[in-house]
Amino acid sequence: MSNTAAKTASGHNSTLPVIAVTSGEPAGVGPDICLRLAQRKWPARLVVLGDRELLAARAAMLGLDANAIEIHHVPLPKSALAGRLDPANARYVLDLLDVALAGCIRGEFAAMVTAPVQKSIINDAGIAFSGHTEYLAEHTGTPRVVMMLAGAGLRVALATTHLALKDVPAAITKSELETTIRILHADMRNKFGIARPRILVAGLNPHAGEGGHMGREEIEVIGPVLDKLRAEGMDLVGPLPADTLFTRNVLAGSDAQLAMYHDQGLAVLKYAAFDEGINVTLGLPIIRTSVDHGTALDLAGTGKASPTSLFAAVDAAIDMASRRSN
Ligand SMILES: NC(=O)c1ccc[n+]([C@@H]2O[C@H](COP(=O)([O-])OP(=O)(O)OC[C@H]3O[C@@H](n4cnc5c(N)ncnc54)[C@H](O)[C@@H]3O)[C@@H](O)[C@H]2O)c1
Ligand SMILES: N[C@H](C(=O)O)[C@H](O)COP(=O)(O)O
Repeated sequence: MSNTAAKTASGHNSTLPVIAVTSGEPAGVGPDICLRLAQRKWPARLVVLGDRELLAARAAMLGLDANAIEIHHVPLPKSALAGRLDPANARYVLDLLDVALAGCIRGEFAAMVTAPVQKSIINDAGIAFSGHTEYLAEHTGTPRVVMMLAGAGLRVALATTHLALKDVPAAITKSELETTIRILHADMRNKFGIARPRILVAGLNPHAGEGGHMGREEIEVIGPVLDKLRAEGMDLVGPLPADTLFTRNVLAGSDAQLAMYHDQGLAVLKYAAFDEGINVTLGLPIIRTSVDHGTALDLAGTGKASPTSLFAAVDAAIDMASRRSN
């Protein structure tokens, strides 16, 4: 099966891209929001990866019909209860990713879209895991990828992702930062169709280091990398004080914003766009998008979880897949 050629014998439209949607942590809201994909007509064939009984049980709780979505059955080792994490099901969450990734690499899926996982329970089960981003990089043999969340007109990429705040300064080296900006720049063109992206780059320290009086990373690391890449023709602005980078006047005309660490950028993005935000992994050989929220264990099975971020992530994956196939 090609990523646009479904089995016509089973009634699928053979010209639509096939998108894998992993339903994520079984105790979280992932199954709930995946069931809600049936609310919309999509210009794609969506295949939800998950345990058939789990999805049927969650659908019953929510008054929905699990038969309204296409399910690729991946078995749970143990039945899952909404809101109740169980390390016995941690491997299942990774199985979903492995099936989706293998399908993308074989060309059966045009893209994968991920519902949220609970990083802590995977680690509690004895499997080192810091996020989809890092997992997919490792499992595709990609040395460096970039996490970017987008919504409300912002595209916020991160120079560092899931690591302790105390480890951030050492992780921002000239070579890592240069690679990050190159990936961001290339994928703004390839995945978003922006010919000459203008990228704002945040400093690390308050007031971008205040001329070296509040930290020297801007002078010793960030500034020289920007100068080098500007000399190649990239449109880069910074290092800018992060507290005002996201004000309207500074943002005007920019295509993406690079934050130095997770919460420097994502607090702003989630404030501005929590209902519509998406997460994209740049630099991967496959297309992967995701929701901008977590497992929301408090909402699983209640019907209160909004599916709109998942809808936006699916829309974005379909767009990127169509750009790639053109
Ligand atoms: N893409 C992902 O896999 C992803 C993304 C973010 C967080 N996480 C993980 O999720 C777990 C819980 O994280 P958290 O508590 O920091 O964030 P969270 O996003 O799960 O919850 C934060 C708040 O937002 C609400 N919320 C979340 N999703 C919602 C939705 N769809 N509709 C309405 N309200 C929603 C929750 O009820 C909660 O009040 C952690 O393990 C974290 O690592 C995973
Ligand atoms: N940093 C993301 C966020 O806050 O939304 C989230 O943890 C998901 O990351 P992965 O896509 O790497 O799982």
